Amino acid sequence: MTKPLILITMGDPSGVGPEIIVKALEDPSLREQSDLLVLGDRLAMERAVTVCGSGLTIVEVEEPKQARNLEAETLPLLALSRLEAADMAYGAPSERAGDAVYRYIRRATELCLAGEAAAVATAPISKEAMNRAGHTYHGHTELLAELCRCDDYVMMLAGDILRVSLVTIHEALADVPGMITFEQVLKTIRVTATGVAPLCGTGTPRIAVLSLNPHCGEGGMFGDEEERIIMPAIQAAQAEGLRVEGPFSADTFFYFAAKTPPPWDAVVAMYHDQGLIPLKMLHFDDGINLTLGLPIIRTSVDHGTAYNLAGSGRASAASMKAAIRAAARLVGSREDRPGCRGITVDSHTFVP
Ligand SMILES: NC(=O)c1ccc[n+]([C@@H]2O[C@H](COP(=O)([O-])OP(=O)(O)OC[C@H]3O[C@@H](n4cnc5c(N)ncnc54)[C@H](O)[C@@H]3O)[C@@H](O)[C@H]2O)c1
Ligand SMILES: N[C@H](C(=O)O)C(O)COP(=O)(O)O
Repeated sequence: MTKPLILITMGDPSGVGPEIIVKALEDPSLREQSDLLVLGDRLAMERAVTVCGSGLTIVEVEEPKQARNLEAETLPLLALSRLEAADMAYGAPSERAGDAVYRYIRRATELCLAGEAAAVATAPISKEAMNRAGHTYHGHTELLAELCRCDDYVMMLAGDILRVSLVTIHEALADVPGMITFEQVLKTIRVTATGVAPLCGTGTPRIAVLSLNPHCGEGGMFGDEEERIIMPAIQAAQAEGLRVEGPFSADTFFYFAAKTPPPWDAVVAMYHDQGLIPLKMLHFDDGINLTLGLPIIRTSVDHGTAYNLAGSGRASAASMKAAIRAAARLVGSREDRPGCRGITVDSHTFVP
């Protein structure tokens, strides 16, 4: 049986991306599941091989099919940039690198859309560097959505116990309240329900929705978004047959959500830190990032460029491995329907 080809975008060369990729590719169990191909830069990957004291040999390919069935001791690379040392000093994001990372992501998306690869797992980028290079996206998520011409996408971070999706993603906190609309909350619930369904076995997924304000607004004393927007969106989702509850006060919610077995299959949080602080506290090692709603399979690490560790060889590759494993699993059970929305998997867990 042909193994799926999983693309891995190298991410920011000034961060830990290249190192965690090298460490992940050294794990033979990943290579048993999938063929892997790194989209990135030769000098950056050579440096990472040295930093990690790795025995992997970089094998440059011209096209994805050449990455098939290579020896486990190789690191297959589609080189899409020719960066110089000055472009990738550790901890110092550069415009040239910001432009290069954009090109890795773009080519990976094109290859997945064309059916030349089965999925993409992305290593961390500096959003600032990509934007300084003129690619004005808040992150991978928005770039991927644009390349896939997808409006209904949702960021979800997932571990064994918690899965959290976000109504607003990378936004200034001051802008968040204005972005909490009925349509946006309902869309996030819908895409979460579709995307998470195959992750949680049989039945309709149980989804919890958080409040925006302390104590759900305390009857309007601390805000009325719960009554005006969030509750009506929950009711609309319930009328569509979705199993949705809330809004729950966020302060106490995660204590109960993290019980075993978890009472909910997914949690819809109103903003980035509301959902990702508890998620990363519990799942920094095994967590992954998923983009739900895309026509391609995209997974990612749950951490950033970790500039303080770049070049040390000490960064953990656990999340990178989990992201690659999850991508392979998603491919294995994906429904074969053109332009499919959402993702399907055959297991409820993403253990690295
Ligand atoms: N998927 C992505 O591309 C992605 C995700 C998150 C953050 N970022 C970007 O990364 C940059 C830095 O963000 P940040 O400082 O908020 O978060 P960060 O995750 O880079 O670092 C936070 C802390 O976690 C540690 N850490 C991160 N990854 C680790 C690993 N693999 N092993 C051990 N420790 C690790 C760091 O050393 C640091 O102490 C920002 O530009 C941000 O936008 C990118
Ligand atoms: N919010 C994510 C995290 O904290 O892990 C993240 O920054 C990734 O964003 P993109 O996947 O859109 O780059």
